[in-house]
Amino acid sequence: MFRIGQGFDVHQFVEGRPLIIGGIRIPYEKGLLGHSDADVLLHAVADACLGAIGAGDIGKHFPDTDSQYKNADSALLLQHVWGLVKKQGYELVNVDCTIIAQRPKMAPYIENIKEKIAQLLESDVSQVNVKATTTERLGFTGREEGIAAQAVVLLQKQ
Ligand SMILES: Nc1ccn([C@@H]2O[C@H](COP(=O)(O)O)[C@@H](O)[C@H]2O)c(=O)n1
Ligand SMILES: C[C@@]1(CO)OP(=O)(O)OP(=O)(O)OC[C@H]1O
Repeated sequence: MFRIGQGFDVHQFVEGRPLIIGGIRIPYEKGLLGHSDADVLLHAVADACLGAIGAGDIGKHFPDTDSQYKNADSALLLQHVWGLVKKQGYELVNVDCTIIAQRPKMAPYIENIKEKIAQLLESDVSQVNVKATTTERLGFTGREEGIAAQAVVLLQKQ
């Protein structure tokens, strides 16, 4: 039995916060605004996992009105979501992600991000793909107002 899920998230740039994408701290002049650490990529992966098992979204599981998630490490949120996936008896086939950012250049960090996601999903790095694209200076990402991320997850139950 296969199940597929997709996730999409956006966070706005702000001064004075660290930039954390895919669980990796990326040296940059701005960070992302959010109730949690605003890890836009791990949020998209978590939503894709929740979508695949028909379990809603991260806002339902980790409300942004709950102070326990203030500045939360999104890696811990994704670990919790992965626990729900495992509880339903699924394992990862593969996950494919896209970071949509005019800047910073993500290429130097992609391997580390893949390894982190593989670790969080208790899978091999060969099951994880992470891409980045600009939007050719168009739209809110092109104006460097924020970063968006998308993820598609395929799960399998033997
Ligand atoms: N933030 C980004 C955006 C893109 N890349 C890499 O550059 C390639 C070309 O991007 P285009 O938007 O011009 O297609 C892209 O395929 C990525 O490899 C990046 O590292 N960081
Ligand atoms: C992760 C949560 C919870 O801290 O907060 P944010 O960091 O604001 O992220 P978002 O993607 O807007 O939605 C889920 C939230 O409930």
